[in-house]
Amino acid sequence: MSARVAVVGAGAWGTALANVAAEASGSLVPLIGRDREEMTEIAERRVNARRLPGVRLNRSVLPTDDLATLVGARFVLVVTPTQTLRDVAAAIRPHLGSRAVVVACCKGVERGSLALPHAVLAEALPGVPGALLSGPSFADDVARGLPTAVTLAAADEDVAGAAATALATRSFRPYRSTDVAGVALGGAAKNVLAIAAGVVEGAGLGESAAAALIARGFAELARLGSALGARPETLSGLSGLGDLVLTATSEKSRNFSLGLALGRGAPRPEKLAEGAATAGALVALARGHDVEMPISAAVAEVVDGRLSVAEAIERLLARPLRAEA
Ligand SMILES: NC(=O)C1=CN([C@@H]2O[C@H](COP(=O)(O)OP(=O)(O)OC[C@H]3O[C@@H](n4cnc5c(N)ncnc54)[C@H](O)[C@@H]3O)[C@@H](O)[C@H]2O)C=CC1
Ligand SMILES: O=C(CO)COP(=O)(O)O
Repeated sequence: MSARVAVVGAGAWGTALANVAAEASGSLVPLIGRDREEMTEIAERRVNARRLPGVRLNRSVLPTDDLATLVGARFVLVVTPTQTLRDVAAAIRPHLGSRAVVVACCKGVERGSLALPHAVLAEALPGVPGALLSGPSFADDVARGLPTAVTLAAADEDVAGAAATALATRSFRPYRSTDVAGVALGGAAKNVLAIAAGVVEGAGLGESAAAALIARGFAELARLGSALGARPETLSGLSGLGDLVLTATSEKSRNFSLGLALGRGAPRPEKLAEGAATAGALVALARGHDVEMPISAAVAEVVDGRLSVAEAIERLLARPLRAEA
């Protein structure tokens, strides 16, 4: 029997989503990783000890390194870093059935092309319906069954609705949307802004500065969103402001934690922080639309080592006074 949902990418988020999909569908969910040894170990121990420790896999999750197990799946979730999405899309292409919908679950902007995840999917998988899952959702919270609401976006509302239904459980609530660009932008930008929020905390700039960072960060996200034709209610919804508030205020966020280390002058954590790879691409995308993103630009320069944290703070505080909106 073919699976209704398959997950490609066995990191923290892929593992959590495989558990969700298994609970939602009650049927087999292949969880496909690229390292055979690691996937064998996960299959034997029923836990992804490296990426999502302490969380038992649902009995219907099938850990494997075999991409062919996704054949026939209606919804294929791609849960790898944004910078790998194009390659992974190409790798799954031969295995996709005629009714397959590919759901990108990453948050970022592709370097070089400056494409958001839905645009990468459209280019890499022409003719295959694409969708995007984003929103405030720590893998660990979701895996523990804590209440979570996310956005599932697709150009076709029926596709978004069907994918949302396929993943909904009592505690995991996907809201559907057709504003794919707005949802994609919110997820990408909030990771960059979360790094800035971590810097504010790490450098000891205080709670007032932390609130100002979220508000002014959201203002630059909204400026670019408007230029890209995103709906304001998407930007202030789960995948925009919702996810920004989560990741800009919690040390559980890997992006915030990177900022915290930079602000303290401590070594960078080794975990994935999508905002670091995305910052420069986000700013270049904004520049192409004549949109200024001063906070994101400072993050891009700090993570690339071109600007010190002290210089970044100095530069932002020296900006000319202007109208708030
Ligand atoms: N962890 C979380 O709480 C959440 C993460 N996300 C997003 O999900 C995406 C993945 O993040 P995580 O799973 O947390 O990261 P992770 O670092 O735990 O896992 C990433 C996984 O991708 C795999 N991978 C990397 N390059 C690959 C390639 N070329 N081909 C196949 N697999 C490859 C790695 O082996 C690893 O298993 C990111 O875009 C992140 O922003 C979204 C919501 C929540
Ligand atoms: O996207 C996330 C929560 O919505 C996870 O954030 P981090 O990638 O910063 O850990």
